[in-house]
Amino acid sequence: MVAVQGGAQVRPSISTTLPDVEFVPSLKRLGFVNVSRFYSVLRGGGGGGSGSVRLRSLQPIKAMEDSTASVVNDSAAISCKSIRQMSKMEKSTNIMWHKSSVDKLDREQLLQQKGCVIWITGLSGSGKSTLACSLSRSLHSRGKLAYILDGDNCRHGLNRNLSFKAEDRAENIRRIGEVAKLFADAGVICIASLISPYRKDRDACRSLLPEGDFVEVFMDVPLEVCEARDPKGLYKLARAGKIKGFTGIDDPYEPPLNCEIVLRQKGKNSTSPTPCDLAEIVISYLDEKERFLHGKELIRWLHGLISGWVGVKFVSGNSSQVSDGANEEKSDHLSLEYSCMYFLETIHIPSTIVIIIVCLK
Ligand SMILES: Nc1ncnc2c1ncn2[C@@H]1O[C@H](COP(=O)(O)OS(=O)(=O)O)[C@@H](OP(=O)(O)O)[C@H]1O
Ligand SMILES: Nc1ncnc2c1ncn2[C@@H]1O[C@H](COP(=O)(O)OP(=O)(O)O)[C@@H](O)[C@H]1O
Repeated sequence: MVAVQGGAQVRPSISTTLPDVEFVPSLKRLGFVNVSRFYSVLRGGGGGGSGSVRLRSLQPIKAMEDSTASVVNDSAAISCKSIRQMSKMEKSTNIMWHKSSVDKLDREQLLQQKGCVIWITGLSGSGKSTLACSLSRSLHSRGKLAYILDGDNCRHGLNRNLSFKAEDRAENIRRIGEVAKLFADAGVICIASLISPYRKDRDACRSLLPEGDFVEVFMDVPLEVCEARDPKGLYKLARAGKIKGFTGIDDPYEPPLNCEIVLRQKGKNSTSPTPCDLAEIVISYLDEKERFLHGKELIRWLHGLISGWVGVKFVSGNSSQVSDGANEEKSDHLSLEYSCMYFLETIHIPSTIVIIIVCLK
């Protein structure tokens, strides 16, 4: 019930004093991970990319700077990131990054997926929105949470005050990039589909995310094909001079030089893959990436858990499937055979750990 005080309505509120929050070390938190799923991914559930997909080398995920920022009880302590951020702010001053005790990894574990941004770029009519929808549908049917940020749609709200001048396009892209970053941080697979004609604007969005979390997909469809499709009649208007600064007609489009995936269609008469086929290519890339990431997390989890509990030291071994190469610490490489993982899939985790320890001894 809403109380009335001095004629004004006062919303009911709850006031409480919180006990000190205990921060659980991340390795312990990983105990909640669905290990059987990890194993199924390790076994090679992901299909390799094929056809016109160009895979960038799979990079290890670098923790976001804010996620590595030390968690301290003293609220006056400012991390390096905060200081750098404060100095970079253009108009806001005296602001600090506030870190939550529930972080990206927690949310990803809850959702059983990796938050990332799939950035679809290309001319108007190249099939960006169609691919975004198809991808979203395929991910949804696999139990993955995805959300589309479509250029056209965002211009109905968030970006309604922006035109198609270069600086407004840049601002449009910057805002969508920032929102996409938030979605990725929420653990969601964010599909951004917008023309984003300028390389530097796309690269700026990429730089907002940790390496590997930004997947750029180029709809490499010739202008003549897009123009022939012209579902909204905009090319016709642009050719007639009724729309000025239309991308591909009298405004530039800079194709990506080194993006993760190129979906190419040759010409008007060539048969184009269906949107479903295209979505599968993107998903195969994500599967591949996920396998890598989860494998690495599993190794870390096992290593931390076992060496922490019983002080067992592992010898460096052959774990190329999960190693990230040169920068990986030797101690992260376990000589456990993957067959051990069968136990993880079928037996309760603590019993599995005991079995592994007995085998090693
Ligand atoms: N001048 C001009 N140039 C290009 N496109 C135009 C223009 N005017 C309106 N439209 C319609 O706006 C859609 C593109 O919006 P975006 O936000 O994706 O553009 S951008 O990234 O800021 O360049 C685009 O949608 P898509 O066809 O889905 O790409 C067009 O329908
Ligand atoms: N893979 C495809 N093959 C053939 N036609 C397609 C394909 N993808 C999209 N289209 C068609 O092309 C047109 C433009 O697609 P759309 O997704 O709206 O492009 P964009 O968002 O890049 O402007 C639509 O009529 C759509 O049905």
